[in-house]
Amino acid sequence: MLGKKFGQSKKPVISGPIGFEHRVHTKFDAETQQFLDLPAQWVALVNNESNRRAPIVDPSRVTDVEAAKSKMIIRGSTSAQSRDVADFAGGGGIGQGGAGQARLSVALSNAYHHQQPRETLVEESRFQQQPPAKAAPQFLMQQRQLQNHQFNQQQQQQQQFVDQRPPPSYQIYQQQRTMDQQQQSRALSESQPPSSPPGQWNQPASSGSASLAASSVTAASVANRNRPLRQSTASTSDSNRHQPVRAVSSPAYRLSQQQMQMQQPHQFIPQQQQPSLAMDLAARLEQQLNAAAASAQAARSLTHEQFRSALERVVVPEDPRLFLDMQGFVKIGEGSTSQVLLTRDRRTSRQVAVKMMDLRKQQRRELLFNEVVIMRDYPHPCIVEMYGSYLVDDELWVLMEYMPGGALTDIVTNKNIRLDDCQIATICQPVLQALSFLHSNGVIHRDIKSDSILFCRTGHVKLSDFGFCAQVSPELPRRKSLVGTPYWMAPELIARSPYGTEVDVWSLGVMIVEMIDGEPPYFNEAPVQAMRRIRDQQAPRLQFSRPVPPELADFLGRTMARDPKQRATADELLRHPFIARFASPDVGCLLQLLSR
Ligand SMILES: Nc1ncnc2c1ncn2[C@@H]1O[C@H](COP(=O)(O)OP(=O)(O)OP(=O)(O)O)[C@@H](O)[C@H]1O
Repeated sequence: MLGKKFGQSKKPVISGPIGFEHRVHTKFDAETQQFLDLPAQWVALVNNESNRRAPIVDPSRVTDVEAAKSKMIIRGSTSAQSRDVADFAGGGGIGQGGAGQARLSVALSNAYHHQQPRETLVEESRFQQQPPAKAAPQFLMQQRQLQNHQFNQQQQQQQQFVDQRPPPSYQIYQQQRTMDQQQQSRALSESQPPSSPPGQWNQPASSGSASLAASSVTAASVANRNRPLRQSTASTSDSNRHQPVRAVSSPAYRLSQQQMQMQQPHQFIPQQQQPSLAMDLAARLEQQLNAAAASAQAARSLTHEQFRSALERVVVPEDPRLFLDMQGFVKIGEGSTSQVLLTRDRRTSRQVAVKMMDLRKQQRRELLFNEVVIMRDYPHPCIVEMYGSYLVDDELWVLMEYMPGGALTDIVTNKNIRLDDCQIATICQPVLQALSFLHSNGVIHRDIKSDSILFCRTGHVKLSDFGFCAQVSPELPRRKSLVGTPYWMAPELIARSPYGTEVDVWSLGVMIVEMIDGEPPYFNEAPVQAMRRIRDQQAPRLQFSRPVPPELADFLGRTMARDPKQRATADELLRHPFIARFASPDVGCLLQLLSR
């Protein structure tokens, strides 16, 4: 305009990019149908649906969301699958190993050591519908709307199923359970579990073995690394798959002073002074549940607000939005109960991973206590460090160490990468150290799989995802809940036998199979079928897509002994010749994995 005014018509000169740096070059391999050289955050998103294996919880112990009758919700599964997997739960688990135990959540039973088992069925409360969070960033709001829609659809599907179920009185519930058990025994009329010699690892059969066939990598299983239990939630992940990076670039988030003033003042209970506070609160919760069980009406009386205020007392009583860079959120992962975002803590300038869990969308909301307690109370160099947990509206936010190398799943499912013995041993060693530490403290992880192993920038690995932990103690030495991710579950857990820390060692064995073959045994089968095989057949034969040294074969045999008494402990495995010979102290061999 000025130019025109003064009779000049000079165009502005726009320079080319200055200081340009080509740091990321991604490709798509048409043959393998995979993206190559993606940054770790993108890998987590692009492969989200294909690489995630959703864990399940005992269907008898999910928190009722809409219908008090429902006992059959399985995380991320269709209702039909729910019913199938529910069969493994023996129709509810009540009365198995103590009725009280059966109704206790992990968090509750963490405080259960000195309690007597109850004989009363405790109906957990319904969630109460809450208004959407007020001060969330716009992209989170959009995601929530999408998720709410999908969640409601899922609930409707489940409701269609549960509507056919009888009313929730304890007697009728027991009758139903008996019927379910009869149906189950009819449906599972295959032969009883064979006895397998202790510690025997089945080497690959020459041909034709059923289990070998089951674990072979078929074209279908390669092309479609489906996670059947996540089918009903696939649409959420699908949308993510097509939008790999959700950087928040819009100025949508503006923390309203008004909204901040509306926040209720918290009861201050300094988190660091309360190592067992969550347990105490869990005990109180259990008391409430006991009291609630006194009458059928009261049994459903633990409201969302009551639960929220119990959780509020174990988290840090601050609003993390005041010190997190709310403009800089980038989604780096998604689990069946959470979204994980990367941002910066403005107080320390360090990057932090924020795991966000909606209280209203948990099947067993009591398990959220684990998310707060385990990483906080059991710090260890091989466990992802937690910086703090916060309640933000109706979400639990757990701030933790950012692990830029992503999950081991991203590596094992990459067909261009096959881990060698050194890499496998170097990954197993810190996982075993973490397990040894947890087990010595009576904590069972219950969801050991490649998804739970995260890489630091330095190549070190750490254990994460403690949402399914359970505590054992001299008073309560064994657990019975059906919790875990099907293909990784130990036979005794599926068989509903009382189990202990040995289940983690079995799952570690399955994770080693992932590292060798790219997927766990039976992965081309439906979860229920895989669970039957794990429960009823000898330890799965390994396809061994490459020759393995005798130390590794023996190591696997010690982890996947069907009899938990014959299974090695984490401590024993740390001293195993496979670790002694192959584990690299400087993790140099793992850095290669991250750079690919
Ligand atoms: N600290 C972290 N740093 C980097 N990425 C992370 C971190 N924590 C989690 N993630 C990513 O987010 C994903 C989901 O996290 P996580 O497994 O804890 O969620 P979840 O809801 O408990 O999952 P699951 O379905 O196994 O229960 C992980 O697989 C990983 O890719």
